Amino acid sequence: ANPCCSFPCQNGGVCLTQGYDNYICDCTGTEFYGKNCETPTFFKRIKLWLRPSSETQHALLTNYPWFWAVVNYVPFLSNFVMKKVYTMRSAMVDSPPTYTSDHPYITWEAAANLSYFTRALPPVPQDCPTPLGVWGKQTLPDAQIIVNMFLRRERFIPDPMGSNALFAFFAQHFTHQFFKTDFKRGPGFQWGGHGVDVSHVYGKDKGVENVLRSFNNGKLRVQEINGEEWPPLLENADVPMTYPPLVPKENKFALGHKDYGLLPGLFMYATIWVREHNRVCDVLKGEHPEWDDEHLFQTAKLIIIGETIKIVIEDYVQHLSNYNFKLTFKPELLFDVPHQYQNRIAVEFNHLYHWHPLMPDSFNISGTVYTVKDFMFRPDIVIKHGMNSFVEGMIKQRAGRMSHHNHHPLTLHVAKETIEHGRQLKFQSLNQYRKRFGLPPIKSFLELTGDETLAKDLEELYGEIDGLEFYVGLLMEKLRHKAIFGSSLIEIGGPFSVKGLMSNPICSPKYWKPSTFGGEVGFNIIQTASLKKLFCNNMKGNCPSVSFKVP
Ligand code: HEM
Ligand SMILES: CC(=O)ONC(=O)c1ccccc1O
Repeated sequence: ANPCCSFPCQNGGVCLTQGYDNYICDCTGTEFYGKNCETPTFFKRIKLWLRPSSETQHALLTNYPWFWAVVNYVPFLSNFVMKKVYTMRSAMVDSPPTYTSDHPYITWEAAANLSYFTRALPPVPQDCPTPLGVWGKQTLPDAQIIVNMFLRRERFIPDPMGSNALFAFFAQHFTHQFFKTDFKRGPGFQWGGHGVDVSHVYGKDKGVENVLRSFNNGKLRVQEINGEEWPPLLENADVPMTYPPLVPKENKFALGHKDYGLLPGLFMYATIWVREHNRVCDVLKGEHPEWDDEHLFQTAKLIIIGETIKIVIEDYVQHLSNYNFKLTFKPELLFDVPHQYQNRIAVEFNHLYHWHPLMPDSFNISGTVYTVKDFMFRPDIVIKHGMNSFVEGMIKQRAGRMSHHNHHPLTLHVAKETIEHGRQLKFQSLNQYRKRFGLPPIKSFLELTGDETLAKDLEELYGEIDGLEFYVGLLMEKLRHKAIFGSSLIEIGGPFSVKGLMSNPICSPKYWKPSTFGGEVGFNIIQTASLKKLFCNNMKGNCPSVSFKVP
């Protein structure tokens, strides 16, 4: 069989077959040498000895609050640590991208064909003894059995970190601007823009954007209902939207993303961002009465991108990382290091972000209880209760603990699909991904789960820990202390997330300056943006205590 099936080359070495029975490892640039790139150079040995393990780093960052209070307070220290977070996380992501799901070797396709998701690890070669190369069983266990045995929630277990539904819907709303699988072509293909392009607010292309725009003072179209501003109805704004046939026309809204009619949580964020865009236009118009609609629109859009990245880093990632270290959005920290301002979305990032277990079984909005089923395609729930009450309900509703999907057949179906897509795309094992992202391989199913019964069941199905597949491994891993996820999900998600945020063009030296955003006023909107202001600047009356944690 193909001698590269056992992935003999360590530490990022590239396996090249030499005839049918031999291989060589290309250790170029790995700072390792030897047949399998297993021996560190002298300097690498020192660096490895000095660097604390990932577990230690996480423990340091989530403890010692007084230490971090000082670091957060002293700009020189805070900037030093933040620059480390940017550079260490970004260094884990290949840029330009190297692999597609169709080629376990570097191709021009991987660099130039944007319709592919990229791959952090090449697919397992077709001609290998087992699906994961040489480890595990000849056939992987039936995905539906995995879902029934491990992913179905017996009872609701809240996220131990107190995450709420506002957090869960933020994750879904934010990530669906760049997780856009082109299912018609297959799970390895996508139709998105590979980054924070706010296409979920403005539409997937110019055609949709021109329908959503009012062409008046830079603003997006809105309609007034019950004294509040909402997106226009689909019958008045013809954009591609996915609604099942029975949805009444007064419940079909025209949004930037065709699937955002699916849940009121998505509709809430879609509405808030439209309101924020129009608010920014008013501010810009005040600063620049001389500007036309196009100038106001384009500059407001850049400010919305900036606000998005600011809120994702300083509110959203801050919450999910649970760091005591205060994360900051400071593109200038990267101006003196080599940094590629380009990003390509990896399909592993997509799979890793299937956080359906966060969804609770029901939502309580001002005393009315809605199940997930009640919530489907019901944007009118937000309008009926009003934005304030709906947001209040999202803040108070606990999100689910990861790995326990709610009963909803649709999310369980999605979990099965994700497992099957990982197999179709020949994902390597969880342990191969852990090594790829600087984590030690897990040695046993008990170490993975921290639970004897789970470990035994998984061992029976998968045979050996090196034969455990990516998505199932991510979900079955015990949560890290004081964290929402297991170490694999955090340490693999982190690099994709930080690279995706900091490689945005607005972070590059030629963009990141006041004039790009209409002057100090616009630049300041980005630099003072927060989740709380996003909501409270766009709601009438008393603003709820906005947070990603239940009160
Ligand atoms: C009850 C709420 C939800 C329902 C009913 C739902 C349903 C779905 C469906 C039907 C798909 C398409 C999957 C396929 O066709 O294979 C999907 C994809 C996905 N969902 Fe959810 N979802 C929910 C909440 C969430 C949340 C809270 C997240 C958090 C991040 C999330 C993340 C994703 C991701 C990343 C994808 C892949 C998107 C793509 O690649 O096109 N979902 N979901
Ligand atoms: C500092 C840092 O990397 O935080 N990010 C993460 O851990 C992270 C993990 C998974 C998904 C999204 C993320 O943003």
